[in-house]
Amino acid sequence: MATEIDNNKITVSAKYVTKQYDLAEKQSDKVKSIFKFWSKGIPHFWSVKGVSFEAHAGETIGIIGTNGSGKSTLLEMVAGLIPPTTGEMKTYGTTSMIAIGSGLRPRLTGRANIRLKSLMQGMTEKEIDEKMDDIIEFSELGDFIDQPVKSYSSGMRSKLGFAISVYSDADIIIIDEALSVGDPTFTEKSMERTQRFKEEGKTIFFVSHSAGQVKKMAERVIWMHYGQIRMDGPADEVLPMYNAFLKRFNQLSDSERLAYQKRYKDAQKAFSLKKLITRERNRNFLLDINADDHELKENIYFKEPDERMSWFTRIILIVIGAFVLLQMDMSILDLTSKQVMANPTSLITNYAPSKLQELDIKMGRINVANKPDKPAITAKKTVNQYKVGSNETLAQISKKVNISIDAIMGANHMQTDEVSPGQILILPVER
Ligand SMILES: Nc1ncnc2c1ncn2[C@@H]1O[C@H](COP(=O)(O)OP(=O)(O)OP(=O)(O)O)[C@@H](O)[C@H]1O
Repeated sequence: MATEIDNNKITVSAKYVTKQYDLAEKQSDKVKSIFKFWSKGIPHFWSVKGVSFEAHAGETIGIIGTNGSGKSTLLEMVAGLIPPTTGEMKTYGTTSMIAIGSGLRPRLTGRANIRLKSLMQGMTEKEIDEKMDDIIEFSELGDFIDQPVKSYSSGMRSKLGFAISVYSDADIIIIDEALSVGDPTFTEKSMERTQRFKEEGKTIFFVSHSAGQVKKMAERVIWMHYGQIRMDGPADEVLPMYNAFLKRFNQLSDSERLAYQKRYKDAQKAFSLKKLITRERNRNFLLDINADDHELKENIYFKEPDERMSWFTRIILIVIGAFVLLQMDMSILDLTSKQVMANPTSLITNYAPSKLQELDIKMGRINVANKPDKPAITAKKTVNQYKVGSNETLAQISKKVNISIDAIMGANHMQTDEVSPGQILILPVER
């Protein structure tokens, strides 16, 4: 029974979506850049520079553009495989992406991949068992289905990916170049199947370098140009414009072509959200749209909660860290905030050797016999120490620990043999 399709139903809504990549060569450069608070850090590249569009149920949208224009990046965000840097990407329904080998595990067999990817797309074991034979038949892989995917050609991988998606029953299907590598019969069959998806009310995004395939499949075309939408409209309007551009582009000399590409790539590096705001304001002005400026900024700066640590958070953490260190320092040196305010250098100069000794004792690094009648001193580390008891003289201590008075005085830089109760004496290892 044919079901009524609501062609006005929005299935994908993208609002000022951007994708920024770091141009750090090594992972370690990224780590280093975190600590370079004063420098600009690693350079960035904006693969997608503020893209907005809506897609509807039963719509097949062709995505075209030269190499590196951002088609795959945009569609990976639609599929939820990567998050946008800023902006909002909303999808209503399940998504399935078919790209050459996307989501396939090379070491698993074709059959195991069918099971895994179908499970990930929400199918139950029972549903998979029921559909397994149909999927294998659609894939035309025959006995190869029990071979590891790493032994497949790109065409075979594409067939497997396509067959899994055909039976995944997703609401939004993304086909990224997957039909460019198969044989013509398989491509024909897949294109027919894709038309049926459309009749079932699914939304299809179709990326291809073949203008013929796009023309056949899609009534609407989005032309991506260096991270931006250059045109979005009926296929019979966009495709001729794109073809005319390609013709002009291909007529350029090598150096002209390189200069053209460099100009756009440099703009992708220099892009910023501020520039996006200016661009949108200008567009609204030209189109005489009375947009709310505050709302525009909020939409453009929109970030999912899993954003990276902001500068504000970093500064707060630095302040908290410094405060904790200060408190620890003051507690170690027994200083009050008043004393520190009056003499800030005391935080450093009060680290006298005796204070460090006390710290060692406090932290249990050194055990001191605090009862004079206790036998000699224990030391966990290398230094032996002795805490002078009340009424004890250096002569008595010398006898007790069996170290000469001179040696004790020498180790403690003492001018006289006077000692006071509670004083910590270092005991040279003389015994
Ligand atoms: N992970 C990444 N890190 C850095 N840059 C990336 C990354 N992924 C993509 N890019 C860059 O983003 C830009 C867009 O790439 P994308 O693959 O989306 O383009 P495309 O239009 O799909 O290209 P093609 O037609 O060649 O498949 C390119 O300049 C690419 O180098």
